[in-house]
Amino acid sequence: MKWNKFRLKTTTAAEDIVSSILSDLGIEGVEIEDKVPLTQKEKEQMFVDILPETIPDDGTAFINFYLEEGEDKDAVLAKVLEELAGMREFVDLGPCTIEESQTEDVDWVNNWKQYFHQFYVDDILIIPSWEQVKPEDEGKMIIHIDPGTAFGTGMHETTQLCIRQIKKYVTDTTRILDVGCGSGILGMLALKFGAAYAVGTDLDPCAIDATHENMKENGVPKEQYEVMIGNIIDDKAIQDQVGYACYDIVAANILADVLVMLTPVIVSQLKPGGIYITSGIIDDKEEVVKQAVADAGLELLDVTYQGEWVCVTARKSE
Ligand SMILES: C[S@@+](CC[C@H](N)C(=O)[O-])C[C@H]1O[C@@H](n2cnc3c(N)ncnc32)[C@H](O)[C@@H]1O
Repeated sequence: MKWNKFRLKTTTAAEDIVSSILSDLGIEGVEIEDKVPLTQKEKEQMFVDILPETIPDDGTAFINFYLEEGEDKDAVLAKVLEELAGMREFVDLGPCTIEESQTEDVDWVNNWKQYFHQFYVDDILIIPSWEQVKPEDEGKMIIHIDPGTAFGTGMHETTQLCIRQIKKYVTDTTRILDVGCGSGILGMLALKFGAAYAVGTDLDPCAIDATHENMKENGVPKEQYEVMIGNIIDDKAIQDQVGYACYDIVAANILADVLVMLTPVIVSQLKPGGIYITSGIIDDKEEVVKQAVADAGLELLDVTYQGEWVCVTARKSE
């Protein structure tokens, strides 16, 4: 299906007001284009560590909205312009010019799937849940993954670095905590490597749903893998729910800056002698995470690398 796309020029200060006018008129799913830098919180949530150089914010913003081809666009646009004109008497909304174009219907949520096909990480077959296992692979260690809109196909270097370290340290009595579980891939693989029990936490509700779906696909029972939503860094209720001094391994594949805040907290969740596996660390930030680990009194065990990414593994003293 084709859509009519409208690009409304306004100011960064008026973005919220214009979006809310459109929403009141029943126009949903607007896109905002501006040059306002991401906040630290936005960077953390988007798993962005190093941003490309951007041009300075000049105060200009564009609000894009879409109408289906069959909709009466003239009537909708007339209403939009009337509402904007009314509001402009009180607030500077910028030029409010509207450019029109046509666009194809693209399935943004599922489009990435064409780039995700089965692949190996060492001897582990990671396979999208919509692909078939080939007969010659049937005896292999296999994990079926559909991350949905969460992170964790297994293709990222940081996930692969964590997988290898988890495999190295897991035993058949291991209780593992995966902070930032995304698709649930690390906890589920830990169970496949023989771990006894896994807990995953994430801030993102999509990650919790994706992990539950992937558990079903992989036959992981709820009694073996518990998933919790919340921020263990500053939420005491989540810290209590996750439990103290009860994990043989804590894995955290998050950004370096988040690991710096997480590390002093997570020491309390680790058992004495427990292993802390961290990645999501771009090479420039290796020293920052090593320092956080040392400051928390953990002993550095391993530093491993893949591409420009780093994995730091440490141990809590007995
Ligand atoms: C890079 S993904 C890792 C996903 C998966 N564990 C993997 O290794 O592929 C990082 C995840 O951490 C989550 N996250 C970021 N900050 C967090 C925090 N403070 N507590 C829990 N999860 C967090 C994000 O929502 C995201 O799902």
